[in-house]
Amino acid sequence: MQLPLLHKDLFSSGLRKRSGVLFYGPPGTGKTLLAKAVATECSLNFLSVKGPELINMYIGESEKNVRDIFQKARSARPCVIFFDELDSLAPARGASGDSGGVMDRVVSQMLAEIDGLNDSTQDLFIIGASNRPDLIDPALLRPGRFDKLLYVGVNSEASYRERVLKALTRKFKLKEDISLLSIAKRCPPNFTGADMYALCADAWFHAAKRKALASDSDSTGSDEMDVSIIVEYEDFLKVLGEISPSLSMAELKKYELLREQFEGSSR
Ligand SMILES: Nc1ncnc2c1ncn2[C@@H]1O[C@H](COP(=O)(O)OP(=O)(O)OP(=O)(O)O)[C@@H](O)[C@H]1O
Repeated sequence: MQLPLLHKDLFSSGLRKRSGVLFYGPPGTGKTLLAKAVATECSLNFLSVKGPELINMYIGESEKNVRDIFQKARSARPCVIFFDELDSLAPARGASGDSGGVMDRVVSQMLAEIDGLNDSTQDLFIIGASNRPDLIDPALLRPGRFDKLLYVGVNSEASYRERVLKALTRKFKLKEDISLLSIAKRCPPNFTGADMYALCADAWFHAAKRKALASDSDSTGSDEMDVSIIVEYEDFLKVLGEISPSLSMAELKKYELLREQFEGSSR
């Protein structure tokens, strides 16, 4: 995305001018976060749409919604349209089982709009996200459409988890001696980014509760109350003992198999 933006002159010629990216993998691994980060990094407006939001029971409305979203994006250029849950918006044609063929028409409309982008400007991009890329209409994954597939999964390396914890707790007041690395090492291997977020939020809440209880039982009668909440190692330990990963090891394995299937098909 960055190259055509920086070198418009170079990229205005040539055969295929663009490709869309599809982030796929288990839920809660940061696909949406990554899409937003790409938009911010490239200074692009970010237009996010969840697949099911565009589907409407009235005839012709769903296709119109698709047209409208591309129109909105064109007037917000430079822009990236982020299609979350792309599989529910563009399931393989003929397989969706809806009697009126709404989904088939939505897929056709999507294809027409995406192909239309190739003939127009350089500064409109598409990113999709899906937990089930195997359900997406294959025509959408062809060259010039969502043809770059990127697996966003779970990284259980402690040093990686430490960096995620650092980012998620950057606004916290942590006790000086706290070791985020040792918390990272205690996270279950199937902990997703969203689980790490829940861990940090709950640890903070635990610390806040401790502070509130301590101030309730403070009988010194002092008006000067220290309101700062300091999150300690034990707060994290307590939460780690209580929460369970949102994804089972078996589910994670299924996603890894899906990854092998897609990477093996040389996309
Ligand atoms: N790698 C990460 N680093 C920091 N936070 C993360 C990471 N991954 C996920 N999170 C946290 O989890 C939340 C949910 O992530 P996000 O919505 O991006 O996941 P997703 O893969 O798009 O999930 P879904 O498939 O359910 O839409 C984020 O808002 C963020 O707080």
